[in-house]
Amino acid sequence: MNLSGKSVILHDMSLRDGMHAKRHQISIDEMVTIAKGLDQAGIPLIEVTHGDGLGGASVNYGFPAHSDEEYLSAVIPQLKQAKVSALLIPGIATVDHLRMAHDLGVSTLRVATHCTEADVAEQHIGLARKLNMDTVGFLMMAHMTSPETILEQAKLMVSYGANCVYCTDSAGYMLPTEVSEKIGLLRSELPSEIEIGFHGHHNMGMAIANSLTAIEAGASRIDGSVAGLGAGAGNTPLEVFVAVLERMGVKSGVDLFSIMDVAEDLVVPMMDHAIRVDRDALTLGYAGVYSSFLLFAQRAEKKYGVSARDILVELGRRGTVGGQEDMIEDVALTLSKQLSAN
Ligand SMILES: C[C@H](O)CC(=O)C(=O)O
Ligand SMILES: [Mn+2]
Repeated sequence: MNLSGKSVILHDMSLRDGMHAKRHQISIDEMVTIAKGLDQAGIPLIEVTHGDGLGGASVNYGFPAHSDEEYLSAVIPQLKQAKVSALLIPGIATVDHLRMAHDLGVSTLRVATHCTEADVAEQHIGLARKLNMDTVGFLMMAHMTSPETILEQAKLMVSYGANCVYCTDSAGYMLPTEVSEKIGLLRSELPSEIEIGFHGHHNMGMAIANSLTAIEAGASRIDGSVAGLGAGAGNTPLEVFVAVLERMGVKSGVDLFSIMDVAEDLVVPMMDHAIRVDRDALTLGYAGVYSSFLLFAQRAEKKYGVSARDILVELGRRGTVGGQEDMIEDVALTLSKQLSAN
């Protein structure tokens, strides 16, 4: 693969996707310290909110240590060059959340929907565009549908006003051929001024390879997390990715040793558990399950005495998607009844 001479925008997920791995309990102090470290290292874009985006604080998704307003207003004024993005899932967040984020200085809004439900994003994408924000459509669980459907859904997001569309491997299920087909089709069919992004999870150990493949196929924005802090086995580990990009001659503008230090000195010490491809995280990828279901399944394992792996396999078989967190207990209860009947 020859990527020499290409440029890429790296988008940090540690303080948003990483919230899943921390049960949304990152302190303000940790947020600000890590964000400042990322800023100094040259990361151009940092996402900050509850793991499930603006307005995620709820019984279904989990209550965070602080509100989105508190995190955003603590982080944004401290940054010298980096801009801040917020994720928004229509139905969880309202237009009032969007306006609040914009008023606090969020410059990029990423409107996330299931990969076949882009039509629910019209209002939020339209408003973000009207507010002159960098407006991104984020198609989640993209392994669950064909390249043609991803393209059709991306076109809808572009028609609402998105200037960038993401193919999101929420389950860490994809292999490079699939990434290449999906990103390649988006790149060849969408207008050249529309950027393409890729968001990977490392559940099958493929996040670096998939992110490189995405660049080769035409993506210009790549998401990742320092030390991989993110749901499941985490996101594309940024310090590793920066080193690989440097070896391949791809420009990211990020200083390798500084980002390594952020990973090692700031992020690893605040992890609640090692973010790695362990048995349960691997099952997410293998079975095609939404990465943020991991800790829910592990809690259900403790409560119902059914293995998290069995729960995740069944969730994959049923084709569950983000927003169906309530199904996790339901599946655990069913499996535990089956166990005691045998
Ligand atoms: C709300 C999800 O965590 C968004 C995301 O990061 C993904 O689908 O992956
Ligand atoms: Mn994610």
